[in-house]
Amino acid sequence: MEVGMKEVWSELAGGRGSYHRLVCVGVLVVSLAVLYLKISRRPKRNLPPGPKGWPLVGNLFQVIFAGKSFIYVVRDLREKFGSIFTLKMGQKTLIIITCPEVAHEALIEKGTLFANRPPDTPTKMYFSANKCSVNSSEYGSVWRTLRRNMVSEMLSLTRIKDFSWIRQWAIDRLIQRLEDEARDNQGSVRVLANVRFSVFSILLCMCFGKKLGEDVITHVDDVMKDILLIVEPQIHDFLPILRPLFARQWKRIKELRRIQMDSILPLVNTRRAVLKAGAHTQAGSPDGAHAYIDSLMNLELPEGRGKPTDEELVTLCSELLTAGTDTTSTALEWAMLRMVMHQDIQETLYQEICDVVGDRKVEGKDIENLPYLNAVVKETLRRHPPGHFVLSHAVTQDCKLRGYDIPYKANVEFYTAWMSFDPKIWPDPMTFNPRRFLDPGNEVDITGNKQVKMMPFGVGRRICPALGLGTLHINLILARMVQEFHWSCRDGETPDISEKFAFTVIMKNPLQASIKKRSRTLMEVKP
Ligand code: HEM
Repeated sequence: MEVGMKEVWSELAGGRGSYHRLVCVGVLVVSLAVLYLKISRRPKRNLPPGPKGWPLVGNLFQVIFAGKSFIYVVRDLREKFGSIFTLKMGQKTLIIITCPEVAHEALIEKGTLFANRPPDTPTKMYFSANKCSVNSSEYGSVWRTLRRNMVSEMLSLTRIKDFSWIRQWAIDRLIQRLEDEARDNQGSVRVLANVRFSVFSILLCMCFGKKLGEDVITHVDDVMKDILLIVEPQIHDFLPILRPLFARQWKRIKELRRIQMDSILPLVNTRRAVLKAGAHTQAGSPDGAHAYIDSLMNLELPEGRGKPTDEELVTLCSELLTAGTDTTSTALEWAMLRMVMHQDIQETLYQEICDVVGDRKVEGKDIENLPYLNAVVKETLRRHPPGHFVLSHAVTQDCKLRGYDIPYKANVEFYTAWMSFDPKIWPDPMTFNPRRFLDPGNEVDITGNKQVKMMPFGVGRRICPALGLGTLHINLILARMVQEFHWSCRDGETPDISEKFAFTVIMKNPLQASIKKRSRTLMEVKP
């Protein structure tokens, strides 16, 4: 969450005449006074403790001027306020939960109460076609219908198997891209850019059931990246009275939505035409594969909403791309950094792959027989969780947690990174050690049903529905990259482990590594 003040000052001080400025300041003062009267008449609630804030704006400016990302502000506040505290961000109340026991109580023991999502910002509302997506919809019948459809049509074991040809095609292309890039750059490759492209290709092709060209994939990916930036919260999302000052931003938001519609709707319409002509049922047809979009086009939404509109279809396809790309590729970049830093771990992993898989390419079905690989992936998700928070939660009605009031409409935020670094749960937590997952008695239930120890996918009713697919992608891509190449630091470089907050927590300096093709010749896997 990055909230900028620059825009406010530039609007107030901008060259649009002193009359306009006077009116703006007048509106601001009157609105603040009205707001203050409203707030001061509300009955007092017993919220969790938190840093003292200013009247009306609460802790908003303390966060903005802290000079660091929101995740680091929260990390520091946790030291002072512990497992549950409150931040007042303008008109929004944020309840922040930082310890596994309280997270378990909220998300598992009181799971239905805490399964809601808070009201969205106007920008998010616009891109989500009024909350018509699994991740944004409120806990209720629309969410249930959309989530059930996503799980059965995309994420069930059968569907994951059906899509294996897409994974094989995209990962083969990734290996080729890495080889080409290394040839042109003295053996060096960019990890995140290449892996990200591969993961995005898999998800986009799963949506539309066919291999798409590199130009189409790149274009849609670029649009989605722009959208991620524009939906970041802005100061007027916390102080809505400032909204009129940002009227010009709406032009850009609407323009971007139009570009998104123009890039994804043609793919929807092409598939519509294929279904209408029955081309997908003809034997040997390139359009014969299953596609997520087919299920969405035929879905009956509850509450008499009928089938999804074009706007809603574009939102529903986009959510899959946004939710699955950065999370998976960030984890892979951190995993590769660890391969480069710890040659012994890379060698053990390579040996396991040789022993179990032999001379053919690793496939999805091999993953369950590669325990060390699984341990490396779990340790990566523990030590470098792609998100330091899960998505914002809310309660379905006013309730209590640990004796405190949790108001309906407050954002309930789970700061999950700390849980993976807690020395009471994880001995020597900052050391990267996959073996901790192999020691008997150290099994970790990543769904957190019995006990929360780490929650990279969230826990409870809103747990990531793609936990299985996401971990399969990380395991498979990592295994193939280690099977095909030996990875090391570029000459004279020491790996830099610093992180930075983007949509996920990524490497501050994107990893560039040296690769060398392994000498074993791999056999083609028969489709
Ligand atoms: C390593 C990969 C991934 C990680 C670490 C991850 C993590 C998460 C997290 C932390 C949440 C929020 C849980 C909460 O709010 O409590 C989430 C939700 C979600 N994820 Fe994932 N995810 C990954 C991959 C994917 C993929 C590949 C897809 C789609 C194919 C996906 C689709 C979703 C959806 C739709 C939700 C919203 C669930 C709901 O609100 O009911 N994720 N994910």
